[in-house]
Amino acid sequence: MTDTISGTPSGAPSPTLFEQLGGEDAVGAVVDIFYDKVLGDPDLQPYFTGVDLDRLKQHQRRFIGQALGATRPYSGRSMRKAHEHLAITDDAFGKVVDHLAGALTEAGVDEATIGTIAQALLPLKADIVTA
Ligand code: HEM
Repeated sequence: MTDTISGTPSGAPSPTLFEQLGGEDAVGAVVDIFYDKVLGDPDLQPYFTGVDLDRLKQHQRRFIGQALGATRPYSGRSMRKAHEHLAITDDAFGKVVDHLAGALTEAGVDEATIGTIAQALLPLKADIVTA
């Protein structure tokens, strides 16, 4: 018998998505690809004017890492506090999630896992979209 996410025999500890992806370095690479895509998108670029990208990437690594099951905690602002001044639209949210999926695809993550990650991010929309 195998469990559905990891394919490891039942009884053995399942690797987290974070471990399956390749840990901290792999997540860092995904975040770099992700921001290249976001900042290359003329519809999204204006949201990031004046933002300290190094700091943002650092937070995003922690945040995505934690969402994938890493043990190192995310200690940044809540999603509402981090985004409420930005008047983010539904459309912009969808595009950002698409770019994250694209970055994960480029990093070699399989479609089912990307679906799981996208599903995990969806509930955040209520806190992030304010326009
Ligand atoms: C998939 C959903 C998203 C997640 C998980 C996410 C996550 C984060 C995190 C962890 C931070 C750092 C918080 C901190 O500094 O304490 C942040 C900041 C930021 N996010 Fe998002 N975000 C998402 C969607 C979006 C969207 C859709 C946009 C714009 C279109 C956006 C634009 C920004 C900007 C501009 C900042 C920097 C704010 C500032 O420092 O003033 N985010 N986000």
